[in-house]
Amino acid sequence: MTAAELAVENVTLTAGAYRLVREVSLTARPGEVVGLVGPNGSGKSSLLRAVYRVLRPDSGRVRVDGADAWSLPVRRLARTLASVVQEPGADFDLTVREVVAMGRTPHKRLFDGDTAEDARIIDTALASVDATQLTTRSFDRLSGGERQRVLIARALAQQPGLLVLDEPTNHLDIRHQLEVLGVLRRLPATVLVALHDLNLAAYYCDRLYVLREGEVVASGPPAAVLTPGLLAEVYGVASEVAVHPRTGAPQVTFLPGEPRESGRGGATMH
Ligand SMILES: Nc1ncnc2c1ncn2[C@@H]1O[C@H](COP(=O)(O)OP(=O)(O)OP(=O)(O)O)[C@@H](O)[C@H]1O
Repeated sequence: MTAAELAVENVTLTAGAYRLVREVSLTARPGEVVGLVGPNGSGKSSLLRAVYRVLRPDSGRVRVDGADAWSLPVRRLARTLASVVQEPGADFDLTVREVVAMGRTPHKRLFDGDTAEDARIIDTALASVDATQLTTRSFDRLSGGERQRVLIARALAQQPGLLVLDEPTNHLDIRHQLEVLGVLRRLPATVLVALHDLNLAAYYCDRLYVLREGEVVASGPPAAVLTPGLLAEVYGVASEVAVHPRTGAPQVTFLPGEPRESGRGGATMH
């Protein structure tokens, strides 16, 4: 699968009378890792749900390689797009390997068995999230972090051109957070990922979009977006941002107390 192009064009989402997301546009070029950040309730999950086709936009379009994601046959979209989401999934009475094997479904016909190539892809996916030792375990009895890694492995087994993830580091210990984000970084896929940890977002993402109250308020490379001014405005926190001498990525240190006014730096403002 080659990396896909994502274009979200002026998407507005509502739930009853409540507006979740207003006129949001966002792009991810093939192979880019694009981060979605913003406070609780700012609309990140809602926007991702419109991309992985759970929440239909009231207006606007989601395009994957130019095609309207909401008009494609579901199976056709599943061959390109995989998601790792926070929805409370169905209780799988399945082994870990069976759950990961589900990732191969969009590429097969009904009643096709697993080929040697499928088995290799499943093994590789399990190994890349350090879950090889969980293979025969019951999915239902895993810890939160183990479960999360297995769901990521299932998405990897799908070999998507576009991978959409909602807080994939949720429940993961620090080593597994770094490993998983490193895997996403190296994938031959386009990645759209909602993250709360701004330092991880700064290190692993090519570009960030910042949401506040359902609108994009800034976008650009992490160093342009993550400024004390923006963090004060969007999160209401005081911070210092330095370039880490070893990684070259911006590193945010949060400071106790009220933020003081300062400029917003060089991000694209919306
Ligand atoms: N069905 C609904 N009806 C009314 N409000 C809703 C509905 N679904 C979501 N919301 C509200 O819409 C807002 C956006 O929610 P969303 O889950 O997209 O935010 P988020 O940025 O992902 O937040 P978090 O960081 O907490 O995961 C929140 O205020 C949420 O309470």
